[in-house]
Amino acid sequence: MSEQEQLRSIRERIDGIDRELMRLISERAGCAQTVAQIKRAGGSGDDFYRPEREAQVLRQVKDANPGPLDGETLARLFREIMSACLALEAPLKVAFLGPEGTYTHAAVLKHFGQDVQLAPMASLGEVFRDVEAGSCPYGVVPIENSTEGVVNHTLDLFVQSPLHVCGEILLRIHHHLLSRETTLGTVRRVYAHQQALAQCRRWLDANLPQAERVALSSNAEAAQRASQEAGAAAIAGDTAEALYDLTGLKRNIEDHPDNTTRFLVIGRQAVIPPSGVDKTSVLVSTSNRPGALHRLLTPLAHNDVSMSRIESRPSRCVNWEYVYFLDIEGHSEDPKVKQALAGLRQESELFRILGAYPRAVL
Ligand SMILES: O=C(O)C(=O)C[C@]1(C(=O)O)C=C[C@@H](O)C=C1
Repeated sequence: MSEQEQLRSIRERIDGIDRELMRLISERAGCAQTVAQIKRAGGSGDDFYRPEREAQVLRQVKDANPGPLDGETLARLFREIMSACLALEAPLKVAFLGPEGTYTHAAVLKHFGQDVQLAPMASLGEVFRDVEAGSCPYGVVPIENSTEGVVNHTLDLFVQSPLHVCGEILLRIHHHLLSRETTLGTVRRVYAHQQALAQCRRWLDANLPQAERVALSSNAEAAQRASQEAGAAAIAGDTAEALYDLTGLKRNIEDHPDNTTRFLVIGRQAVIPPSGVDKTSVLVSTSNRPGALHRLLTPLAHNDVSMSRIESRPSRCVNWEYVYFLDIEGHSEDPKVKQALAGLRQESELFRILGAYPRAVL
């Protein structure tokens, strides 16, 4: 068989598979419409998003993946199918720290898929307020970066807010040097968010030592400036590159190749039902006495519950008193976790379960 004949034959097979995929995806979308009718009849209101079910679907895809595509890639395709199915049930609007083109925007799309409705906000405080007021059922905020550490402003907002954590998103952060210029030699100024400047410090020292570094409130704003100014470049990611039509002068300039940011999905729903692989976040405070923190954490050890993170912040009520943010493995309804939380509650002055939610799948 000639090359042309071989290609024609395999493409006929691909066409047949595509028709079958189309039929199956449409059948799946029909099921989602039925799910919506059931939820509506059951009084679910208009919030049809189910984080625990989405995590289970994506985990099943990864576990059952027959190859040759890798599990992550296949799960991303199913992520988009579910996003389209949910949009058919009811559109989902998500508030996030804008403008469009930021890493938080990329995190929203990674977690909710392309069919989500975007509500970019000017500040973290506005994201919280918008979700509290019910304008958006969910919001996405950055919480920590593997190189730069915790986002204190987000933690402080949690202390004052009645909102809960409904999910987490892990995003590998790749920073690119974007510009209208075509060579590094003509770049005189670099715009970026202060965290991005810090995460690329070594690369900038080595490759653009003379260029002025200017911190702006977001990488997207930096990209916008670089698109308008001769001799300027921005540090930003793929989403901004596409949005502002800039050229990647140099890609992946982050000093640490595994640079990852963790984001939280915030919402008004107190506890998400268990998905099977979950985390629980708690806010606690204790008196400033010797051994207080040790006593506080003892119930976790006694119940064999792992803590994956602890952060402290000044309480802002009494000098030198602190509130602690704990992330623990497991769901607040798991018997072991439930018991550990009961012990923790007894030892703490302030105790709030911020949320129990599925561990990030993608
Ligand atoms: O199972 C549901 O509750 C659905 O609404 C269906 C579905 C899906 O497409 O699989 C869609 C949206 C939900 O967030 C979870 C899952």
